[in-house]
Amino acid sequence: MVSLTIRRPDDWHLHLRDGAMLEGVIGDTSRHFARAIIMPNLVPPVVTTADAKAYRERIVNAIPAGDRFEPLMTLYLTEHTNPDDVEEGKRSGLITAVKLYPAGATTNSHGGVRDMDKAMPVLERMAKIGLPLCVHGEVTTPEVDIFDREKVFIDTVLDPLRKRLPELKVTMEHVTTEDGVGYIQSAGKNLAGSITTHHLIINRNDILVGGIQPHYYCLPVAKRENHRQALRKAAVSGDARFFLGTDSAPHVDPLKECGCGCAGIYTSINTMSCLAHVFEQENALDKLEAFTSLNGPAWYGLPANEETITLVKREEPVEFPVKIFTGAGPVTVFNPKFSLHWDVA
Ligand SMILES: NC(=O)N[C@@H](CC(=O)O)C(=O)O
Ligand SMILES: [Zn+2]
Ligand SMILES: [Zn+2]
Repeated sequence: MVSLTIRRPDDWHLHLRDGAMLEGVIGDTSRHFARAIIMPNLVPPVVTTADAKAYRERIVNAIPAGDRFEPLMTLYLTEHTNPDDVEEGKRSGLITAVKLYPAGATTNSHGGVRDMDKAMPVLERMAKIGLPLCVHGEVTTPEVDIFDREKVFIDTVLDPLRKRLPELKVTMEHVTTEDGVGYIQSAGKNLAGSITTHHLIINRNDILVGGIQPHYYCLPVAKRENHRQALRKAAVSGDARFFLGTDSAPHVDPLKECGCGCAGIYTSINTMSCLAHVFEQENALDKLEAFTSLNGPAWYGLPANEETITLVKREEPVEFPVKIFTGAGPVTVFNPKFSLHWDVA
C-alpha cells in the first residue's frame, strides 16, 4: 500500500457560515485541518473586532468533541472600518488578516469597498503593523467580462495599491488565471496567492457543457483550460508563494439549483483526497506538504503544525457522500468526476 505522511494541513480560505450550517460543516474541516482562515462574509458581515470575537466563540463551540481546530479570524473591510479597532484586533491575537471584497463581487459583498481611497487609512495602518490584506481579486464594473475580472483587478486595483503601499502584505485569494499566477511570480515581495482545490480540477466547460451545472459555479468563475494548467503548475511547483485555500463555500441546494443560483463549491470533506490525486497526476506528491502545510504558515508568520496526517492510496475507490445533510438543508459535495483512491487514514 502506498502512503504519504505530511504535517497536518491548514486551510487558508474557508467559509464556515453560522448557526445550523456552521454545525453541519465544521467537522468536515476539523477532521483533517488544524487551522483555517475564516471568511467574514456572514449576514451581517464580521466587521469589528467585537464581531470577530463573538463569531470565534460560536465556531469554537461548534467544533466536534475530540477535534483540535483553531479558527483564524478575519475582518470584513468596509469604507468605515476603524484603524484603531483593527490594530487592537491584531494586538490581542484575535485577527489574522483583513478581507477586501470589492462591493458586489461575490456572495454577501454588497457592504464591501467601492472607493479604495476611503480604505487607505486602514490599509496604511495594516502595512505599519504587519497585518495582511486578503483580497477577492475581481473588479465588478459591468463593462468588464466576467472571465476578465481577475486580470483587470490586477492591472487597475492591485498593482496600483501595491505601488502605493509596498509594505502591505497582500494575499491574492483563490487565484484562477495564468495572469494571477504570473503576477504573483513576478512580484518582489509581500504578495502570495491561495489556490482552491476545485480550480485545479475544473475549467469553464464543467459549468456550461451538457447543461448548466450549478454545483461547479463559484466566484471567481473557473476559466479556460490553459488557466487551470497554470494553476496546477504553480500549486505543485513548491514555490512558497502558493498555498491551499479551499474556498469551500457551502450553500443549501435550493439556493444553487434555481433561476439565480449562488456561487460557491463545497469541498471540505474530500479536499485532501482530491489534492493527493492531483499532485500524483502531476508527479509531485513530494510537493503536497509544501502546498497544504508549510507555505501558508510561513506566509502568515505562524509555525507549521507538529502533528501529521497519513494519506493512504486504496485499491478500491474511497466513497464520499453526494450530499451532506445539515440542519440548514442539504449541501452537494464537490464531484471531481474521477474516482478518488487517496484517503486520510
Ligand atoms: N467562492 C464563492 O463562489 N463563494 C463564496 C464567496 C467568495 O469566496 O468569493 C461564498 O461565500 O459563497
Ligand atoms: Zn472570494
Ligand atoms: Zn471564499
